[in-house]
Amino acid sequence: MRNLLSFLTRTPVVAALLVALGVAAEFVSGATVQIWSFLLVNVLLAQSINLLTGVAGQISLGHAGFLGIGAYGSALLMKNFGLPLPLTLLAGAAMGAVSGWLLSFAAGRVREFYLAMMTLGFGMIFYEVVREWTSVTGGMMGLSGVPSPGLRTLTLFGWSVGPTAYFQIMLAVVAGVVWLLRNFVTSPFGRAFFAIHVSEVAAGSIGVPRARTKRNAYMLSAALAGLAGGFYAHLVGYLGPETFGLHRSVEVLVMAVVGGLGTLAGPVLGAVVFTYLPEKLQIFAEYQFMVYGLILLLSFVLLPRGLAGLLLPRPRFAKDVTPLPAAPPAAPKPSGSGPLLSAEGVSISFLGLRALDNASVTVGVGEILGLVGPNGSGKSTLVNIISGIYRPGDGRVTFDGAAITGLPDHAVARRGALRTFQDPRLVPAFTVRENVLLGGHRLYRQNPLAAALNLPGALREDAAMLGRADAIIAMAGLSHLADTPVRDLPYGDQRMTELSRVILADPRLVMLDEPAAGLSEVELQRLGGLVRHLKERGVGVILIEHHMDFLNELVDRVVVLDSGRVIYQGGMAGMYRDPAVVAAYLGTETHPGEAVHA
Ligand SMILES: Nc1ncnc2c1ncn2[C@@H]1O[C@H](COP(=O)(O)OP(=O)(O)OP(=O)(O)O)[C@@H](O)[C@H]1O
Repeated sequence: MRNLLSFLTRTPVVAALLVALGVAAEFVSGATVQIWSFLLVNVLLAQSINLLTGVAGQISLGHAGFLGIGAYGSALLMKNFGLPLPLTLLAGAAMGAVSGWLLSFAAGRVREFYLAMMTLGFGMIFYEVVREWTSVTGGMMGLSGVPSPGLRTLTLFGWSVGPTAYFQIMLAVVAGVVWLLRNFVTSPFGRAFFAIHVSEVAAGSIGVPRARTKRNAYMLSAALAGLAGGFYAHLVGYLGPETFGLHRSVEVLVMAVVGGLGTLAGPVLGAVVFTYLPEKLQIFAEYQFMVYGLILLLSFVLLPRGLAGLLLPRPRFAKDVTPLPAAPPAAPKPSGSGPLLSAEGVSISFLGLRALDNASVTVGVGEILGLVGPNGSGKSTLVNIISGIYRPGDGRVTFDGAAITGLPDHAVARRGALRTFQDPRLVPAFTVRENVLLGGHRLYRQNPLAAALNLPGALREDAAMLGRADAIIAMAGLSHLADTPVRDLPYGDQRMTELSRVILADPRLVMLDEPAAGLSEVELQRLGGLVRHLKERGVGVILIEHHMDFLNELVDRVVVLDSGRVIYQGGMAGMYRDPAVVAAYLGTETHPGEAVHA
């Protein structure tokens, strides 16, 4: 079954099936064409919510609002101003996009429960506006007389468009939209949506701007819903507010969830089920809603990844291109006059706790700096400040000759200062290779349109990035796991994947937060090899670590923090003899070469 379905989802097979469906519409009954047309509206809607919720992780309980904006917009423009179908459909999508963009300013600031409430509020406001704005929308009486193929009142370039032709037009447009979506989702822009979904902090750390990315997700998703609305308006020829109530928003969401969020086939499967199910359930007469509810409950429990997760192979999150051979590593960048990174007099407090107190560190080009100290001494906080996650209360951070104090994390990453986290922050459903590709985000030059159209330049860039990613994966010893989703991997491999992601970004400074924790001896050696590779390329490295053996072999210098203050700077050997360090961190029993478990 799975083999058959995976064969059916191949591009040439899908194209042949679509052509067959378009031709078949000529030979089936009017009722069948009608239900196929509703199915296509549902496919668009389910794809729309999947992009926002399944891909970008932003829940929406007001999607019927975007559908309605497109529907009324398209209907009114044709009915009142006589605009042609292509223009009204485009205008419906554009109106959806603008409303999604506007909503994102408020919705982009909140998460989860609050986001659900806010989008619910948007849907309710839209519903009330339609009900009350009688002069434009017809209020509760509805808007009738919308040019429609069923009434033979819809024309296109002077030709009367009947139900079958309308279905064929919709089929071509929906197929085109899904093709564009597939290309987009497997591009760096689509992967950025997934990154935001899983961890906004991790997304920021590779240079993905969270606010702009969420805005784009809302805008694109609402444009698709608006387009679905335009098609719907002409399909039925009548619009009433009840179509755009809360139940519709919930139905759209459920459709995508049951089909399988985060995949492109899922929404199609969900749309098929939810177009046909209500009709089939009519045999249960007055019990049909109970049966409907039961099916939903069962599918949520039994199909956590939806129908697509059950029936189809794992989706890909990168384009199917042949990797170009990776160019040899770039020559070390020339060093400027000053250090690569300098943090001077940095202080920060949390609710009165002084986590950093006038701390200063520098890192030179190609220098590996160990950052050590007891738990809670401020090491991660310092890296959080340098990488733009926290804004310091006092002090100044300079990177590559420019002040970066207070810059947001994605801007710092885009300049080439990248980091890893104590707990690896990866996209669990992505393979090792797809996670590593995320690191290239700051380097891509293609634009979203080129990515969605699979233009040759964009594909070439993808192939070059894939070649580089594979070379780094090989260096990290992960080649045999490149196609394994990281959620199935042990901790050590996840850490190496995260570090490989950072290396792909071609960084100038890398901050590693306890990278050796939980690694085996072999993995430690590989990690050491990667850090040395960075040094050879002139990259500055900050290494937070408790593993003294590991540090001994690698670092040029150490900085020791205690209670937010720098208590030692210099070589490792001197650190062991420093009374302040011994008292605060190492303890009298510790000898060079021993791990410190602070
Ligand atoms: N966002 C925050 N809110 C409140 N307190 C914080 C925050 N971030 C850090 N702290 C506090 O600042 C102090 C320094 O924490 P930090 O994580 O930088 O220490 P660390 O040296 O990295 O420790 P570890 O080795 O355990 O990772 C701790 O007391 C911590 O509880």
